[in-house]
Amino acid sequence: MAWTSDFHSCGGASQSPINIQLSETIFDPSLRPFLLSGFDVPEDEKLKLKNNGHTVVLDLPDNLLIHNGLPQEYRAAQLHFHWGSRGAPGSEHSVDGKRYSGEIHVVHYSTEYSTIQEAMTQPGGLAVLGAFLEAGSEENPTYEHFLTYLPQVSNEGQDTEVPGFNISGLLPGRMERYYRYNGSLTTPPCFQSVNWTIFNDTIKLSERQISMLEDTLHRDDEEILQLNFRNAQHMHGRIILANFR
Ligand SMILES: NS(=O)(=O)c1c(F)c(F)c(SCCc2ccc(C(=O)O)cc2)c(F)c1NC1CCCCCCC1
Ligand SMILES: [Zn+2]
Repeated sequence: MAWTSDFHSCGGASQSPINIQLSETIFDPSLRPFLLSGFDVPEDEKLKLKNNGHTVVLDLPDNLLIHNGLPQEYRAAQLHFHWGSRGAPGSEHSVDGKRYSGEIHVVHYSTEYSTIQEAMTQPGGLAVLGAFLEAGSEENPTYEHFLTYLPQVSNEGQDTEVPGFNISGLLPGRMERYYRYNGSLTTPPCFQSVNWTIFNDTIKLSERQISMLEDTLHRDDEEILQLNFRNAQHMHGRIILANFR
């Protein structure tokens, strides 16, 4: 599928992901820490985990809200991941050319709109929180809440139910420091409606947990689902803000 001919937004001037060149970032102290509410989902609430052939998506209940770090209130819709292959990193964004092992995207839409379908066509309609995954020495207990279910969705189109857990535990421990820029969905239709936040702090998983993400999922049943990141897009004069020096 030629992305630009079929989806002309994909050839636009505000596309994502990007390489965050630290020397080009601009300090903006007005960008405040996030307030998350409703992210601690009780375990008797079941969340759908689906392999859609491009990534693994966890649908989120409609009472998860974020505020403060953003100009308006946004409602969480889903989260998904981008990863590499054994030994090759797979984050979508990069920092001074460094690509990380993986990246989580928590996708939200502005509460000005009643559906994500409506919001995603509007400027600022979406807010995606992104954070880098990297291998550390410890196992990440919160990631176990859904990684243990990956084998049940190993093939494209499969989905399963995951008991609720504290979704904020999938994000970095510290969320005060982040980069902010205006961009797009990194997959067709590539709508340029995303207010991007990329956290400075990374998420540490064990090597085994990173490998789970890299080695478990398949697309159309035989091809392994790996390296599902889009290449860095041109800035076309866009600026990247940082709320820390
Ligand atoms: N990084 S990102 O946020 O742009 C992104 C990707 F890079 C993605 F790769 C994806 S998955 C690819 C799009 C897709 C395909 C199939 C299905 C299905 O069968 O249910 C659903 C979606 C993906 F779902 C998303 N996020 C979605 C973009 C699709 C349209 C809006 C819905 C929420 C955000
Ligand atoms: Zn994504």
